[in-house]
This record gives sequence, structure tokens and C-alpha cells, in this order.
Amino acid sequence: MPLIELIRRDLTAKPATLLFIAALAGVSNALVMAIINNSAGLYEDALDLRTVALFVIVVAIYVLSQRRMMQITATEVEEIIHRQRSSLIDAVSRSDLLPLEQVGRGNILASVIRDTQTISQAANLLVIAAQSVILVGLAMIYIFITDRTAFWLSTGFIAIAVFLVIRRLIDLRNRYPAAMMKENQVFESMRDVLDGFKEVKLSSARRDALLRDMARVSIEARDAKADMQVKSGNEFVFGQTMIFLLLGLVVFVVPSFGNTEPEAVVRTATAILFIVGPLSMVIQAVPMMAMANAAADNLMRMDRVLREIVAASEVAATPPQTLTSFEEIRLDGVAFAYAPVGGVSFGVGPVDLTIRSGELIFVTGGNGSGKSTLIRLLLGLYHADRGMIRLDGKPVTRGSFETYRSLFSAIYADYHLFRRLYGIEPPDVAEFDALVKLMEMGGKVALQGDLFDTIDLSSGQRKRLALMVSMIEDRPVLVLDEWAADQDPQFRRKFYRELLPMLKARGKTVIAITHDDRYFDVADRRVAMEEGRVVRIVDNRDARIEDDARIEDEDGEDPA
Ligand SMILES: Nc1ncnc2c1ncn2[C@@H]1O[C@H](COP(=O)(O)OP(=O)(O)OP(=O)(O)O)[C@@H](O)[C@H]1O
Repeated sequence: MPLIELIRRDLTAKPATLLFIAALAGVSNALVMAIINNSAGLYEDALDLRTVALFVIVVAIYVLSQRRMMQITATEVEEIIHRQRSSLIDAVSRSDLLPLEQVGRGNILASVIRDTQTISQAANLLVIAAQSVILVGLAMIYIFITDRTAFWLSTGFIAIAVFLVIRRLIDLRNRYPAAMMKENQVFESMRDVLDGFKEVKLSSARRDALLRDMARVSIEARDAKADMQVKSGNEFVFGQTMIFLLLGLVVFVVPSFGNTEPEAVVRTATAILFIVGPLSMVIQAVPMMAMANAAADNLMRMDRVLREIVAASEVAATPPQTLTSFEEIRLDGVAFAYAPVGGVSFGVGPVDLTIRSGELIFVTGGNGSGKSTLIRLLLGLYHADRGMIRLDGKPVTRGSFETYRSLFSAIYADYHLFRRLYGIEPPDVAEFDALVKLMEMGGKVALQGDLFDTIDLSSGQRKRLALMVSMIEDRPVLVLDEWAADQDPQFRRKFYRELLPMLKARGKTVIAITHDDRYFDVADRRVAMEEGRVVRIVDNRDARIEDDARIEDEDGEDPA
């Protein structure tokens, strides 16, 4: 069973200790009831001090063992969930981008949030149910001693009932994944509503259509889950009916066998009544168990899928290193194609391109020409179907991509701005102040330790802050995807005419995707793309040398 497998795999407490405490709680519970039962039947006036003392001791044992059991369960289950969650998050952070995009954010979030919660909620109920099983077992021993006929009939009946309940539960468990899938779709729709809030606000037609679509998904989830709950309620009623039938069996059928004392019938019926509560608990726990089981199955499957992605992504034999310099990066016949959409597949390459340290390179081309895809290949976020990347002549292999990536700092078109300088040494005050001044961000943002006091800025300012972070990170290569797109004309000019040359002068290699054709001359080389192919590489340096020569010629000096 996936739930048991999950618990056994990560359990830190000794199973024998757990079993002992659970048994202690179960037996003391049974003894409390037995002492009460026994004393209630005696009708004695005098207080039996020994029985009272025994009662108090047994209650104390129950309280201590039950509390301990609950405490162990809560801490162990939450620890197991914490590890599983951490494992998922770790796997996500080490996966390759493309397969991760295929798994889907909604599914990953559902596993991390919903499945862990289901298991957490089920845990206590499961412990009580396990103790109830012990109580039932003890009562059955009592019945065995009291009346064999009643014992065999009850055991046979319970065996049939358990078989029927389990058969029905398999059906319930099979419905669970479908219900969860529907709920995942609700998560996705909810993202549309939240992420697209501003767009939705502007158009009631869009809002109505979106709400209609959400309602459809939500209704499907509602029906699937209601169906599950109804089924699980039916299981409960079915279980209760079985208990009543069991009582009826003992009271009406057992005496007809003739060899049972009337007193034994009363005692057996009392024992069965005594286990009605625990049996109900078990029955109630069973559907919950089915759900927790499916959740554990889902969680472990997600973990496996992500681990497989990680295993296929990275086979680093040695821990990654941080590179601080390089001579050249060469894309050698690099080609890549997305999975076909509607029978059409977009591909990039084969691309042959050498990037030398200290170069300022622009990548240009129309929308959809493959610039961002090429950058993702260069950064090793996507892996080439053919060809390879060579760093200083050596092929970059799957095992060395993490080390290779340490060369780059990037601001993507859909970048994410962290409020904290995760993994980056904060600059000293003077250095930060100089950066703030350079980026014209005075009074807008301050750094407290490694935390920015705010990232609630305009879109252009957020981009400037992202660039400040990249400059603080100070890696050899800076990759920018349409960085200047949302800057005002004045700062855009400053970016192309001052910042980029300044970065180059500091020895940085800069690769920038851009549509700003009036500044194309700033680049050392311009890589022009069309339909996934590099169609031209314009070397501005040749033109600059010619220009310099021409100017010197015009001044009447010798160009050589
Ligand atoms: N995740 C994806 N899955 C499948 N195909 C994709 C994916 N992302 C992009 N594509 C395809 O790749 C093509 C190139 O996309 P890419 O983002 O590389 O273009 P781009 O040159 O950066 O465009 P833009 O200037 O608009 O940013 C797109 O036209 C699209 O067909």
C-alpha cells in the first residue's frame, strides 16, 4: 500500500516502539471499559478500593500512552510530509526546463499542497483506527472465551463483511485520481483568474466567458468529488449495517444453536456492543485511508517522475564548480525542435556560433524567429537534439552543465525578481549606492542585508533592479532578453550607449536579444535569425575599423 510504503520509507521512530505504545493505549482503553462493565454488573454498595485503584492506574496508563502515541504520530507524519515536500522542491529545482513544463505547474502544486494535506489529516484518524482494531481483537478474544459458537459465527461474518468493504473500497480508490485531476484543473483555472485579474476587470464579456469555463471545470470537480463522498458515505452506512447484522446474529441466531447459555448471549452481545464504537471508527477510517493512500500514491508518483527527469537531466559525477572566466563558447551544429503542436514543429538550428570572452553580441530577428529558444539552448536550459556546446574546446556534457551555467547571469523576457539576494554576496553600502545612482533608482529601493525593502516598483524599475542584481552577481556572461523594451527613451539610450559599453569595458561578455535597430551598431557582432536559423552575422568591428580608417584618411593620416 503506497501510504504504508511512504510511512515505512521515512519513519524515524522504531516500529516496535510504536506498536508497543499503540498496544498499551489499546489494551488500557479496553481495560477501562472492562472494569466499568464488570463493576456496573455487581451492584455492590461498598466501595471496592482495589478496583478503584486499578481503574485510576489503567486510566493514567491510557492517558499517557494515548498522548504519546498522538504526539509521535503528529511529529512523524509531519516530518515525513516535510521530507517528501522538500524532495519534490529539490527535484523541481534540479529538473530540466522542458520536461518540467510538460509535467505542469498545477499538477506539481497539487501534489505539494493538496496531497500532503490529505495525508496529514488522515494520520490521526488512522492511529485511532489502528487502536480500534486492537480493541476489536481483544473483544474477539473475550467472545472466544465466552462462547465458541458466537465467536466462529462472528468471525465468519466479520471476514465476509471485511471482504465486501475492501471490494467496494477498491472501486472508491479507482475514482479518486479522476476526482483529483478535476481539482487540478480548478487550480489551473484559478491561476487564470488571479494572474489575469487586471485583464478580466476590463471586460465583462471576458469575465463572463472565463467564469463560464471555470464553472464548468468546477462543476466537473464538484460532481467527481461529491460522487466520491457519497460513495464513501455509503461505505460508512454499509459498515454500520454490517455491525447491526452482527449484533442481530449474536442475539437472534446464536441462541438457536441450542448449546449457548442465556448468560453467555448477554455477555457476547455486551462485548459486541462494546466494539460498535471502535468498529465504526475503523469503518470511518477506511475511506479516509483510501484517500490518503491515493494521495500517497500520487505524491510518490510525482516524486518518481521528477526524479526521473532529474536523472535524465544531470549526471554530474563531481560537484559543480563556479567558473570565473573562459576563452570561448562554441555552438557546434546545435539543433533543437519542440514537440509538434497541431502537427507542426518549430526547430532552431543547426547553429554554428563562437562567442569570445569580452564580446558584446546582439541577437536580432522577428517575433518567433527562435531568439529566446537559442538563448535557452546556449544557457543549457534546453538540451540540443543534435550538435553540442564546447567551452574552451571541451564539449559540455550533461554532467558538466551545472558548472557551465555558473558562467551566466540572465534576465529573461519573463524573468522573476526575487526580493532576497539568494546565493549572492550582498555588496557593501558604497558599491550599492553607486549602482543605485547608475541605474537612476535613488529613493526607490534600499538593501537591508540581503533583502530589498521593496520590489513594488514600475515595470521599467523592476527591470533596472534585476540588472542591478545581475551586476552584483558579477558573473562573466550577462544574457539579456529584450531588457530595454520597457525603458523610457532616455534610459534606453543610456543602456545602449553607456551601460553596455561599460559592462564590456569591465570585461563582461554580454549577449542581448534586441529589436532596437537604431542601436544595432553598439554590438561587436549581430546575430540575425529567421525561422530558427542564423541567417547573418554582422561584424560591426570591421565597419568600425573601416570608419576609423576613413576618418584618419580624411584627416590626411596614414590608415596603416
Ligand atoms: N514551450 C514551447 N513549446 C512549443 N513551442 C514553442 C515553445 N516556446 C516557443 N515555441 C515555438 O518556438 C518559436 C520561437 O519562439 P521564441 O520564443 O524562441 O521566439 P523569439 O524569437 O524569442 O520571439 P519574440 O521576439 O517574440 O520573443 C515560436 O514561434 C513557437 O512556435
